[in-house]
Amino acid sequence: MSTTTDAPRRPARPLPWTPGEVEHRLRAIAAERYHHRHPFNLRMHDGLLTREELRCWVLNRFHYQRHIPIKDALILAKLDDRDLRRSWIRRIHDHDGRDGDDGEQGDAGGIERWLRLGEAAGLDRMPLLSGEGVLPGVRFAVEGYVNFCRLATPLEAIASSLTELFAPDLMVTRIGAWERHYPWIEPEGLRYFQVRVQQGRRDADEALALVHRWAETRADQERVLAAFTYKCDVLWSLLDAVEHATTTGSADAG
Ligand SMILES: O=C(O)c1cc(C(=O)O)c2c(n1)C(=O)C(=O)c1cc(C(=O)O)[nH]c1-2
Repeated sequence: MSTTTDAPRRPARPLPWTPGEVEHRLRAIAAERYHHRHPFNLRMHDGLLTREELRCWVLNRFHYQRHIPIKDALILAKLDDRDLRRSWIRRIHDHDGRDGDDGEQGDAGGIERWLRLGEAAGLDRMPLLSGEGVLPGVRFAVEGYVNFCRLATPLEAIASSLTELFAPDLMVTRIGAWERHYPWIEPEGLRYFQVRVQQGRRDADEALALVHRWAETRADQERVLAAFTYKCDVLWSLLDAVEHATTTGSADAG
């Protein structure tokens, strides 16, 4: 009779993926779920939106825009490293704007640029600022994203911003489509996207480097992918609400 007892073996923990494998997986998720594939965006790029439909998008997307600095402030409060906070706070300034120092010119910020985009598309800033007419589905999606960043770990909250890896290319497509198909929008309105392309690339690179540094285990990496998937779904749901409202005539913009 054997005197040794075989201790139950724990299943071997899967090895972490390499950074390249994590990125490959992010790209695979985006290829299926990022909102560049959403029917509303496809209609926009093909020049098939009416003025009312485009205005509906501008008004509803403003609800997302104005909450970005709020979610970044929630992320900022989770960062216990001074250098990281110094870097992350830039995102709030990018949207809220900043005063110029010593005679240098300040920056009106992305929220102001979005309000000008609204004006270029024939929407007064007051309806945008009032929040009236924002669709319930858009409110839910944006609230979901803000609350996700409020409650998640810093790694997950930062991972959820990684959709910005894909936003700059989409904005370049959008700028071209708007110039081609919607010449009634004053060109100044495109400024939001023109500025955001560079900012988005820089922000995505920063977030990706942090994710690679912090996601040390396979379990961490899976949480990164889940956070990223969730964020894709936020953006998709926002457009679902806009698409539904525009195709059923329940939109109320301008
Ligand atoms: O127009 C777009 O398609 C688009 C997408 C995204 C994105 O993928 O999250 C952002 C933006 N725009 C954007 O303008 C922006 O400021 C922004 C911030 C963030 C974020 O999660 O921190 N995403 C995005």
